[in-house]
Amino acid sequence: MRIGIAGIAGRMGRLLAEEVALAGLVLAGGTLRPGSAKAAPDGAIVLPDSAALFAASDVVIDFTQAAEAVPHARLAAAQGCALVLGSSGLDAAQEAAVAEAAARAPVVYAANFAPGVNLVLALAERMAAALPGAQYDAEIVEMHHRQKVDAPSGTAVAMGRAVAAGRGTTLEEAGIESGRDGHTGPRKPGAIGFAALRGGQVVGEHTLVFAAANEHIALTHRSFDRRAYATGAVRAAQWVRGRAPGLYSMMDVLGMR
Ligand SMILES: NC(=O)C1=CN([C@@H]2O[C@H](COP(=O)(O)OP(=O)(O)OC[C@H]3O[C@@H](n4cnc5c(N)ncnc54)[C@H](OP(=O)(O)O)[C@@H]3O)[C@@H](O)[C@H]2O)C=CC1
Ligand SMILES: O=C(O)C1=N[C@H](C(=O)O)C[C@H](O)C1
Repeated sequence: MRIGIAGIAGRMGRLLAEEVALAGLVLAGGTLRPGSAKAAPDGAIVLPDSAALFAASDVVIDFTQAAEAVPHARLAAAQGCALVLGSSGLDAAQEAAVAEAAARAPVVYAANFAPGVNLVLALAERMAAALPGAQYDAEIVEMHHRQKVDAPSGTAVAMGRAVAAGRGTTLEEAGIESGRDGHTGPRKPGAIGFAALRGGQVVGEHTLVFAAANEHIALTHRSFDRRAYATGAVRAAQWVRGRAPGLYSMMDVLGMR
Protein backbone atom coordinates (compact mmCIF):
# COMPACT_ATOMS: atom_id res chain seq x y z
CA MET A 1 0.00 0.00 0.00
CA ARG A 2 1.41 3.40 -1.02
CA ILE A 3 1.01 6.15 1.56
CA GLY A 4 1.44 9.83 0.77
CA ILE A 5 1.99 12.39 3.50
CA ALA A 6 0.89 15.99 3.08
CA GLY A 7 3.12 18.35 5.06
CA ILE A 8 5.83 15.74 5.55
CA ALA A 9 8.22 18.21 7.24
CA GLY A 10 5.76 19.09 10.01
CA ARG A 11 5.75 17.80 13.60
CA MET A 12 3.19 15.15 12.67
CA GLY A 13 4.43 14.67 9.11
CA ARG A 14 7.89 13.53 10.23
CA LEU A 15 6.50 11.07 12.76
CA LEU A 16 4.01 9.76 10.23
CA ALA A 17 6.86 9.01 7.81
CA GLU A 18 8.59 7.00 10.55
CA GLU A 19 5.41 5.11 11.43
CA VAL A 20 4.68 4.28 7.79
CA ALA A 21 8.14 2.65 7.57
CA LEU A 22 7.70 0.83 10.90
CA ALA A 23 4.38 -0.58 9.66
CA GLY A 24 6.15 -1.96 6.56
CA LEU A 25 4.16 0.26 4.18
CA VAL A 26 5.51 2.10 1.14
CA LEU A 27 6.06 5.84 1.52
CA ALA A 28 5.01 7.21 -1.88
CA GLY A 29 6.30 10.66 -0.95
CA GLY A 30 5.24 13.84 0.71
CA THR A 31 4.57 17.50 0.07
CA LEU A 32 5.91 20.69 1.61
CA ARG A 33 4.05 23.98 1.87
CA PRO A 34 4.98 26.02 -1.24
CA GLY A 35 7.77 28.37 -0.14
CA SER A 36 8.39 26.47 3.09
CA ALA A 37 11.86 26.73 4.61
CA LYS A 38 11.52 23.23 6.09
CA ALA A 39 13.18 20.11 4.65
CA ALA A 40 11.62 16.68 4.24
CA PRO A 41 13.00 13.77 6.28
CA ASP A 42 16.11 12.16 4.74
CA GLY A 43 15.28 9.78 1.91
CA ALA A 44 11.66 10.87 1.47
CA ILE A 45 10.53 11.75 -2.05
CA VAL A 46 9.20 15.31 -2.23
CA LEU A 47 6.33 15.60 -4.70
CA PRO A 48 5.75 18.95 -6.44
CA ASP A 49 2.14 19.50 -5.34
CA SER A 50 -0.96 17.92 -3.85
CA ALA A 51 -2.22 16.63 -7.22
CA ALA A 52 1.02 14.67 -7.67
CA LEU A 53 0.76 13.38 -4.10
CA PHE A 54 -2.74 11.99 -4.62
CA ALA A 55 -1.80 10.51 -8.00
CA ALA A 56 1.12 8.62 -6.44
CA SER A 57 -0.76 7.29 -3.38
CA ASP A 58 -3.41 4.77 -2.39
CA VAL A 59 -4.01 6.66 0.86
CA VAL A 60 -2.98 10.23 1.69
CA ILE A 61 -2.54 11.29 5.33
CA ASP A 62 -3.09 15.01 5.87
CA PHE A 63 -2.01 16.76 9.08
CA THR A 64 -1.31 20.23 7.67
CA GLN A 65 -3.82 23.00 8.27
CA ALA A 66 -7.59 23.53 8.04
CA ALA A 67 -7.39 25.42 4.74
CA GLU A 68 -6.00 22.34 2.95
CA ALA A 69 -8.77 19.97 4.05
CA VAL A 70 -11.29 20.82 1.31
CA PRO A 71 -8.85 20.86 -1.65
CA HIS A 72 -7.34 17.60 -0.41
CA ALA A 73 -10.74 15.93 0.05
CA ARG A 74 -11.72 17.04 -3.48
CA LEU A 75 -8.50 15.61 -4.92
CA ALA A 76 -9.20 12.32 -3.10
CA ALA A 77 -12.68 12.25 -4.65
CA ALA A 78 -11.41 13.12 -8.14
CA GLN A 79 -8.56 10.58 -8.09
CA GLY A 80 -10.25 7.71 -6.21
CA CYS A 81 -7.70 7.90 -3.41
CA ALA A 82 -8.50 7.36 0.29
CA LEU A 83 -7.81 10.17 2.77
CA VAL A 84 -6.94 10.23 6.47
CA LEU A 85 -7.61 13.77 7.65
CA GLY A 86 -6.24 14.98 10.99
CA SER A 87 -6.06 18.76 10.63
CA SER A 88 -8.06 20.68 13.23
CA GLY A 89 -9.82 24.04 13.18
CA LEU A 90 -12.16 23.34 10.22
CA ASP A 91 -15.24 25.58 10.20
CA ALA A 92 -18.75 24.30 9.49
CA ALA A 93 -18.54 25.05 5.74
CA GLN A 94 -15.19 23.24 5.44
CA GLU A 95 -16.56 20.21 7.33
CA ALA A 96 -19.62 20.15 5.04
CA ALA A 97 -17.41 20.28 1.93
CA VAL A 98 -15.26 17.40 3.25
CA ALA A 99 -18.43 15.37 3.89
CA GLU A 100 -19.62 16.11 0.34
CA ALA A 101 -16.31 14.91 -1.15
CA ALA A 102 -16.51 11.80 1.04
CA ALA A 103 -19.54 10.70 -0.96
CA ARG A 104 -16.99 9.88 -3.70
CA ALA A 105 -13.97 8.65 -1.70
CA PRO A 106 -13.40 6.99 1.68
CA VAL A 107 -12.28 9.58 4.25
CA VAL A 108 -11.37 9.05 7.91
CA TYR A 109 -11.68 12.42 9.68
CA ALA A 110 -10.93 12.56 13.39
CA ALA A 111 -10.14 15.32 15.84
CA ASN A 112 -7.77 12.96 17.60
CA PHE A 113 -6.28 9.65 16.42
CA ALA A 114 -5.10 8.51 19.89
CA PRO A 115 -7.19 5.46 20.90
CA GLY A 116 -7.51 6.69 24.50
CA VAL A 117 -9.09 9.96 23.43
CA ASN A 118 -11.74 8.11 21.46
CA LEU A 119 -12.60 6.08 24.55
CA VAL A 120 -12.87 9.36 26.48
CA LEU A 121 -15.30 10.67 23.85
CA ALA A 122 -17.49 7.60 24.28
CA LEU A 123 -17.37 7.97 28.09
CA ALA A 124 -18.16 11.69 27.84
CA GLU A 125 -21.36 10.93 25.93
CA ARG A 126 -22.44 8.33 28.50
CA MET A 127 -21.63 10.60 31.42
CA ALA A 128 -23.56 13.50 29.89
CA ALA A 129 -26.58 11.23 29.38
CA ALA A 130 -26.48 10.33 33.07
CA LEU A 131 -25.77 13.79 34.51
CA PRO A 132 -28.60 16.28 33.76
CA GLY A 133 -27.45 19.51 32.17
CA ALA A 134 -29.63 21.59 34.47
CA GLN A 135 -27.55 20.43 37.48
CA TYR A 136 -24.17 19.40 36.03
CA ASP A 137 -22.34 22.18 34.18
CA ALA A 138 -19.98 20.79 31.52
CA GLU A 139 -16.65 22.62 31.21
CA ILE A 140 -13.79 21.57 28.92
CA VAL A 141 -10.20 22.72 29.55
CA GLU A 142 -7.39 21.97 27.11
CA MET A 143 -3.70 22.82 27.02
CA HIS A 144 -1.31 22.64 24.06
CA HIS A 145 2.14 23.79 22.94
CA ARG A 146 2.76 27.43 22.12
CA GLN A 147 2.81 26.81 18.33
CA LYS A 148 -0.82 25.65 18.09
CA VAL A 149 -2.83 28.05 15.90
CA ASP A 150 -6.46 27.06 16.57
CA ALA A 151 -8.61 27.15 19.71
CA PRO A 152 -10.43 25.43 21.19
CA SER A 153 -8.66 22.30 19.98
CA GLY A 154 -10.47 19.92 17.64
CA THR A 155 -10.51 17.38 20.46
CA ALA A 156 -12.15 19.85 22.86
CA VAL A 157 -14.84 20.54 20.24
CA ALA A 158 -15.33 16.77 19.80
CA MET A 159 -15.74 16.44 23.57
CA GLY A 160 -18.33 19.22 23.52
CA ARG A 161 -20.17 17.47 20.69
CA ALA A 162 -20.10 14.20 22.66
CA VAL A 163 -21.58 15.91 25.73
CA ALA A 164 -24.30 17.52 23.61
CA ALA A 165 -25.09 14.19 21.93
CA GLY A 166 -25.40 12.53 25.35
CA ARG A 167 -27.95 15.19 26.22
CA GLY A 168 -29.89 14.62 23.01
CA THR A 169 -28.90 17.92 21.44
CA THR A 170 -26.13 19.57 19.41
CA LEU A 171 -23.30 21.83 20.52
CA GLU A 172 -24.86 24.72 18.61
CA GLU A 173 -28.25 24.23 20.31
CA ALA A 174 -26.74 23.70 23.77
CA GLY A 175 -24.74 26.92 23.44
CA ILE A 176 -21.03 27.56 23.90
CA GLU A 177 -19.32 29.71 26.51
CA SER A 178 -15.65 30.38 25.80
CA GLY A 179 -13.09 33.07 26.39
CA ARG A 180 -14.94 34.44 29.44
CA ASP A 181 -13.56 37.87 30.30
CA GLY A 182 -15.02 40.95 31.94
CA HIS A 183 -18.64 41.19 33.10
CA THR A 184 -19.97 38.04 31.42
CA GLY A 185 -23.07 37.53 33.57
CA PRO A 186 -23.97 34.20 35.10
CA ARG A 187 -23.40 30.94 33.30
CA LYS A 188 -26.18 30.05 30.82
CA PRO A 189 -27.98 26.85 31.92
CA GLY A 190 -26.99 23.86 29.77
CA ALA A 191 -24.22 25.71 27.93
CA ILE A 192 -20.90 23.91 27.36
CA GLY A 193 -17.83 25.86 28.47
CA PHE A 194 -14.40 25.89 26.81
CA ALA A 195 -11.06 27.22 28.05
CA ALA A 196 -7.79 26.96 26.10
CA LEU A 197 -4.30 27.23 27.61
CA ARG A 198 -1.18 27.59 25.43
CA GLY A 199 2.40 27.20 26.58
CA GLY A 200 5.68 25.37 26.30
CA GLN A 201 5.64 22.11 24.39
CA VAL A 202 2.55 20.42 25.85
CA VAL A 203 1.61 17.66 23.39
CA GLY A 204 -2.09 17.66 24.32
CA GLU A 205 -4.13 17.67 27.53
CA HIS A 206 -7.92 17.65 27.79
CA THR A 207 -10.15 17.65 30.87
CA LEU A 208 -13.93 17.50 30.91
CA VAL A 209 -15.50 18.58 34.20
CA PHE A 210 -19.13 18.07 35.21
CA ALA A 211 -19.69 20.50 38.08
CA ALA A 212 -22.82 20.33 40.25
CA ALA A 213 -23.60 22.14 43.49
CA ASN A 214 -22.39 19.30 45.70
CA GLU A 215 -19.92 17.32 43.58
CA HIS A 216 -17.54 17.48 40.61
CA ILE A 217 -16.54 14.65 38.34
CA ALA A 218 -13.67 15.03 35.85
CA LEU A 219 -12.31 13.01 32.95
CA THR A 220 -8.72 13.76 31.83
CA HIS A 221 -6.61 12.57 28.91
CA ARG A 222 -2.92 13.46 28.54
CA SER A 223 -0.80 12.72 25.49
CA PHE A 224 2.92 12.57 26.26
CA ASP A 225 4.10 11.75 22.75
CA ARG A 226 2.66 12.62 19.30
CA ARG A 227 3.37 9.02 18.34
CA ALA A 228 -0.03 8.21 19.90
CA TYR A 229 -1.61 10.22 17.06
CA ALA A 230 0.77 8.98 14.34
CA THR A 231 0.30 5.26 15.04
CA GLY A 232 -3.47 5.82 15.13
CA ALA A 233 -3.40 7.64 11.79
CA VAL A 234 -1.34 4.88 10.11
CA ARG A 235 -3.76 2.31 11.55
CA ALA A 236 -6.61 4.35 10.04
CA ALA A 237 -4.81 4.40 6.67
CA GLN A 238 -4.53 0.60 6.69
CA TRP A 239 -8.21 0.30 7.68
CA VAL A 240 -9.62 2.74 5.10
CA ARG A 241 -7.90 1.34 2.00
CA GLY A 242 -10.51 -0.35 -0.20
CA ARG A 243 -13.51 0.84 1.85
CA ALA A 244 -16.63 2.19 0.20
CA PRO A 245 -16.78 5.98 -0.14
CA GLY A 246 -18.01 7.65 3.04
CA LEU A 247 -17.04 9.77 5.99
CA TYR A 248 -15.58 7.58 8.74
CA SER A 249 -14.20 8.42 12.18
CA MET A 250 -11.54 6.90 14.42
CA MET A 251 -14.42 5.28 16.33
CA ASP A 252 -15.16 3.29 13.14
CA VAL A 253 -11.50 2.31 12.80
CA LEU A 254 -11.42 1.12 16.43
CA GLY A 255 -14.71 -0.79 16.04
CA MET A 256 -16.33 1.36 18.72
CA ARG A 257 -19.60 1.78 16.80
N1 LIG B 1 -6.22 14.61 14.69
C1 LIG B 1 -5.13 14.42 15.45
O1 LIG B 1 -4.96 13.36 16.10
C2 LIG B 1 -4.08 15.48 15.49
C3 LIG B 1 -4.25 16.62 14.77
N2 LIG B 1 -3.25 17.54 14.69
C4 LIG B 1 -3.48 18.65 13.79
O2 LIG B 1 -2.64 18.47 12.65
C5 LIG B 1 -2.26 19.73 12.11
C6 LIG B 1 -0.74 19.81 12.01
O3 LIG B 1 -0.17 19.76 13.29
P1 LIG B 1 1.42 19.81 13.48
O4 LIG B 1 2.07 18.69 12.76
O5 LIG B 1 1.65 19.97 14.94
O6 LIG B 1 1.74 21.20 12.74
P2 LIG B 1 3.06 21.63 11.93
O7 LIG B 1 2.91 23.08 11.68
O8 LIG B 1 4.27 21.15 12.62
O9 LIG B 1 2.93 20.79 10.58
C7 LIG B 1 2.11 21.15 9.52
C8 LIG B 1 2.96 21.09 8.27
O10 LIG B 1 2.13 21.24 7.13
C9 LIG B 1 2.82 22.10 6.24
N3 LIG B 1 1.86 22.65 5.29
C10 LIG B 1 0.99 23.68 5.44
N4 LIG B 1 0.30 23.88 4.32
C11 LIG B 1 0.73 22.95 3.42
C12 LIG B 1 0.42 22.65 2.06
N5 LIG B 1 -0.47 23.38 1.38
N6 LIG B 1 1.06 21.63 1.47
C13 LIG B 1 1.99 20.91 2.12
N7 LIG B 1 2.36 21.16 3.39
C14 LIG B 1 1.71 22.16 4.03
C15 LIG B 1 3.49 23.12 7.12
O11 LIG B 1 4.56 23.78 6.46
P3 LIG B 1 5.25 25.12 7.11
O12 LIG B 1 5.78 24.72 8.45
O13 LIG B 1 6.32 25.48 6.15
O14 LIG B 1 4.16 26.14 7.24
C16 LIG B 1 4.01 22.23 8.24
O15 LIG B 1 5.28 21.70 7.96
C17 LIG B 1 -2.88 20.78 13.03
O16 LIG B 1 -4.12 21.19 12.51
C18 LIG B 1 -3.11 20.01 14.33
O17 LIG B 1 -4.11 20.53 15.14
C19 LIG B 1 -2.07 17.39 15.34
C20 LIG B 1 -1.86 16.29 16.12
C21 LIG B 1 -2.86 15.24 16.27
O1 LIG C 1 -2.25 20.76 17.40
C1 LIG C 1 -2.02 19.77 18.13
O2 LIG C 1 -0.91 19.55 18.61
C2 LIG C 1 -3.12 18.83 18.37
N1 LIG C 1 -4.23 19.01 17.72
C3 LIG C 1 -5.39 18.19 17.78
C4 LIG C 1 -6.56 18.99 18.32
O3 LIG C 1 -6.72 20.17 17.93
O4 LIG C 1 -7.35 18.44 19.10
C5 LIG C 1 -5.16 16.89 18.50
C6 LIG C 1 -4.19 16.97 19.65
O5 LIG C 1 -4.83 17.57 20.73
C7 LIG C 1 -2.92 17.69 19.27
